[in-house]
Amino acid sequence: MKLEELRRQIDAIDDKLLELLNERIEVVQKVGELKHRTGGAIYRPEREKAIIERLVQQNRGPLTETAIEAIFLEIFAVARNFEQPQRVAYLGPEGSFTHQAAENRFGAMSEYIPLHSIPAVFKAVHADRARFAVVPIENNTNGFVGETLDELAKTDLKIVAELYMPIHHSFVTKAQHLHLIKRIYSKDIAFNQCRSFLLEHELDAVEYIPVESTAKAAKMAANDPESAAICSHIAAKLYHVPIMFENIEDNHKNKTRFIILSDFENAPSGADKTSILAKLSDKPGSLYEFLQSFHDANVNLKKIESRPAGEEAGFDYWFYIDFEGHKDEPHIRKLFEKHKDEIKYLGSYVQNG
Ligand SMILES: C=C(O[C@@H]1C=C(C(=O)O)C=C[C@H]1O)C(=O)O
Repeated sequence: MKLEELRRQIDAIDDKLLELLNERIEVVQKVGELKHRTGGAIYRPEREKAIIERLVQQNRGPLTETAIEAIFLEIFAVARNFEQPQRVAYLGPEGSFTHQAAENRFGAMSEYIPLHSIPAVFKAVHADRARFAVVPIENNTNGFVGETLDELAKTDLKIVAELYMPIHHSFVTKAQHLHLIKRIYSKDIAFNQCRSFLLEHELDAVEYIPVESTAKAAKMAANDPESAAICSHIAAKLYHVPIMFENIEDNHKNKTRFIILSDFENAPSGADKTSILAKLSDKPGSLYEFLQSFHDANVNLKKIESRPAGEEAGFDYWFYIDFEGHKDEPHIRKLFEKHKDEIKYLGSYVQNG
């Protein structure tokens, strides 16, 4: 078959897709009106998960599960903007890994507000300048992000979704050859994460200039042809700096977990995770006793991290805990009832990792 004929077939299919997508959006708009009247939340991750699961089940191929997920996540993100424009605050600057995570969930049509600090991102949602906050919470090489945990202790917002994203670094430069590079810009932890690459390419003798973010590093390298930057590929694209090497991190399994916060609570999806802060008193056995209740209720703990409470907190120290289940499931509800003076509930959301 000739190319023109194949392309005619594609055009005809696209016409049908467009019609169907418009039809879908019209129904979504009706859902939006309904939610408006009843005060329901626009973003419903558990419903989106159920749709993807159903489609993957009945899929005959050649589309893969990843392809279906990529296509439909973008459709959902666009759809939500037809219910109500979505404004998303994230830890910037533009081109940061958090930006990449936010775009993954809120797509190309949402409005994004890059902010310079984690407290500023929370504040934007508290002050109604954005409906959603996207911040990193932990990295498998560097551990928990202390500032995010501190904000969680103070906020009324709830975690409504989580996502794990592989963190790949690129080596970007406007220089023609490696030996012309005199300086490398990046964030301090990114230099650490790419140590073997820098040694192998004899870049250990050039000057390392730490800057606040890998996105800023890309911007600096864009204006300095004798330099390079270690940054994300989204930052390289944003500041038009050519990529010389990709995936230069020592640990290719480098992953960051991001959380999305908002002012509503999710309904159960059947495979949820719940996050809490446990404020425990400074006496022997208090953590032991607390965890014993989880064991007795047959609840699977996923993560626990201790954190010193601030001076003004009024208790001694606390633990951040993730476990399997949703707050509205009876056995979890009972746990919450038993420990209501010790638990600050942070959110139940679809488990992604
Ligand atoms: C349409 C809805 O709102 C949003 C958009 C969805 C969609 O496009 O299918 C699904 C869930 C929500 O995030 C809904 O809640 O059903």
